[in-house]
Amino acid sequence: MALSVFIDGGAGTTGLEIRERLADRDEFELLILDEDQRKDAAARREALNDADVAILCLPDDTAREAVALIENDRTRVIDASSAHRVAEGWTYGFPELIGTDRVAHAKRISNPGCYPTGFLALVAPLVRVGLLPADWPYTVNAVSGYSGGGKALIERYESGNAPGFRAYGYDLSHKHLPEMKAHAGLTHLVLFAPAVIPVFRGMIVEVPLHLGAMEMEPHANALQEALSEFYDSAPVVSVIKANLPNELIIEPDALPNDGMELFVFANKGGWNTRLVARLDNLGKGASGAAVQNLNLMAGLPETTGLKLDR
Ligand SMILES: NC(=O)C1=CN([C@@H]2O[C@H](COP(=O)(O)OP(=O)(O)OC[C@H]3O[C@@H](n4cnc5c(N)ncnc54)[C@H](OP(=O)(O)O)[C@@H]3O)[C@@H](O)[C@H]2O)C=CC1
Ligand SMILES: CC(=O)N[C@@H](CCC(=O)OP(=O)(O)O)C(=O)O
Repeated sequence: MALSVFIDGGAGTTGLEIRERLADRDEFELLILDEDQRKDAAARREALNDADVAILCLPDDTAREAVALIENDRTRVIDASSAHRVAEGWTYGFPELIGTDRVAHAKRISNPGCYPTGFLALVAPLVRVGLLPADWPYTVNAVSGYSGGGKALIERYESGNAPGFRAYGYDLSHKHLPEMKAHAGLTHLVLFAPAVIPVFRGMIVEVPLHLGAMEMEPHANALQEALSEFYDSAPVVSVIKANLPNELIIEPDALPNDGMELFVFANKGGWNTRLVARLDNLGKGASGAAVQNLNLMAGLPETTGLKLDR
């Protein structure tokens, strides 16, 4: 029997892409609220309680409110917002890092943020095996397509006044910091320098490292080997080992379709490295990740229906 899925916030950027990915899937029956009901609390309460799985694609406060509207023990939740990413009782929906089984059996899943997806994919496995120190002061440089900021940022960029390059986060308190620290097992918050470029989708997340300054002095080759081994059987994450490019481009044709590519660039001696993740903020960074988790919850292969024609 098909699982019923309600996407709360289904008219937003992340929600629409999830709907698109699920449109031809007969394993799922989508519950959709009409335009005049989609913000109506009573209609949402009913849909949230009717659904086998509710996917929340909402602002943080509204996502918390949605969870409170669920009054039964059956409805399982995938929350795409940042409301529950370090919250007690929630499973962090990053199957490659926590194991597909934990996602498959979870009742409350919090989807990773798009930037943390790139950062954690690079750093968490290396800290875990002791190749990178947990107490290092990590820096994260990143650029994102403007759809990463949802409808409001899309409107700003598509109104004809798009800034060419927009660096932000200068209050040094971006909402993704606790999530990066917690799920990489770090001692300190990272220094995060995000920016937006005038393309719709896609992102590059980079962690530059002076390996030679670390007490344990890991070699860049060892980092690449460890990442490669870690993701060996992961169908969504690839470690690029051969023919490393000298430039990375963000445009639809160059993006891994709902997957994520990891690179370990190094200087000749292997003591300076730039760990880099390239992904689609709306693919593995949000909607694709939600569908990957939904597949696992439904007992299906995690990659079913992930490909999206752009
Ligand atoms: N965009 C991205 O790349 C990523 C987004 N996320 C997270 O996913 C969540 C959704 O983001 P995104 O899709 O970008 O945001 P959008 O702003 O594009 O969409 C949010 C949707 O929620 C709707 N909404 C707001 N308030 C209510 C309410 N009270 N009841 C019902 N619906 C409501 C909005 O309605 P209306 O259409 O009327 O404005 C809109 O359709 C956010 O928490 C975001 O942080 C996570 C990772 C990446
Ligand atoms: C470009 C842009 O504005 N990006 C968003 C993050 C998008 C995302 O990952 O959403 P979550 O916050 O739910 O994780 C930002 O920096 O706030």
